[in-house]
Amino acid sequence: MKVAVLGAAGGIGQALSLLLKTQLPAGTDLALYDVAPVVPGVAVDLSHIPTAVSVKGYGKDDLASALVGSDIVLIPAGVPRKPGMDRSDLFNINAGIVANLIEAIADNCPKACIGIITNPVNTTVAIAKRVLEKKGVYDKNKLFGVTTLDVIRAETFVAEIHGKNPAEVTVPVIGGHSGTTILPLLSQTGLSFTDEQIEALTKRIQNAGTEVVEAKAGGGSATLSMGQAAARFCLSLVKALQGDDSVVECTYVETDGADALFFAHPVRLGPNGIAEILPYGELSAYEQSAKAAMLDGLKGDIQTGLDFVS
Ligand SMILES: NC(=O)C1=CN([C@@H]2O[C@H](COP(=O)(O)OP(=O)(O)OC[C@H]3O[C@@H](n4cnc5c(N)ncnc54)[C@H](O)[C@@H]3O)[C@@H](O)[C@H]2O)C=CC1
Ligand SMILES: O=C([O-])CC(=O)C(=O)O
Repeated sequence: MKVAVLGAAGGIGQALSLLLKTQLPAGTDLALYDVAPVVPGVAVDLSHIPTAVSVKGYGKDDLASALVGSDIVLIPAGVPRKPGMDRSDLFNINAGIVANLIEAIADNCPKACIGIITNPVNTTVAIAKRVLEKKGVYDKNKLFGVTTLDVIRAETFVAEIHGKNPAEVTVPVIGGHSGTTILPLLSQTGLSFTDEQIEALTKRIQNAGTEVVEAKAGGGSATLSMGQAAARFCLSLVKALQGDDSVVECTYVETDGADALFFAHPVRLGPNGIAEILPYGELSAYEQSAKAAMLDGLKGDIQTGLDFVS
């Protein structure tokens, strides 16, 4: 098994790479790529941790070597938000970065599962689809927008107000990864909430990224919690690729288009990526109207990505 992290020297990349170095199964190769010159040093640093995961750093001219043979490629490369910005404000810089990295994936490891972290996720995943299609290697079962951070936040905040251990709380989060497109299904937690709690919790989960951006006051966005979220997603994918057919994660994937072309669902993972996109089940009246209200925005975000690659 080989896992590549593109953007590995950044805030998310370093946290994620540390978690993968300590938690990937023995025998895994971890390839760390970044355009920042510190990346070989990050790899050397991690290589001193005594686990049976080999780590190698690849500088800006070594993308192909980083990717060859990869089973999973995670992409946290790109710029983060500053206070006052929306995720869509990152499009101008990050769209091109993602498109170039995906081209290299198509050329060097076209069968890899790809997890896109770079914002705006609603749009960058659609860019990846089009680039892979142009290269003739698109497999919709292997392209994922990583929305796990919304899930772990929802689990944390719900556990907080119910005085529970977060490990015992499950909250599906569907839709996209920006503002109101993030739709936590509090009705499916098996816990009860007042209408006011539902309203407040839903808003908090939707705005949690901004909560971090503002708290970091110009120093970037969520990196440590995102590192944890991406590690959880990657480790789930590794388990599934290795034959465990019971792994389910919510993730932003290409669907039949009933809601939007890309939509986060609970997904059962398998040896080839997506084994099955699971229905998200019955929604409460609140969730139904929240979904109806955000779909046009999400579809617009997706179209922007599709149009970017002509
Ligand atoms: N999906 C999600 O839930 C979340 C997504 N994000 C997004 O993740 C991205 C990264 O965030 P941070 O790690 O905080 O940023 P950062 O600035 O700390 O790190 C980004 C890294 O990407 C590298 N990079 C830039 N262009 C590259 C290229 N062409 N190839 C390889 N590496 C390249 C930079 O050198 C840097 O090391 C941002 O777009 C941010 O909005 C952040 C939090 C959550
Ligand atoms: O808010 C941001 O810009 C970063 C992000 O996606 C998140 O923390 O959910």
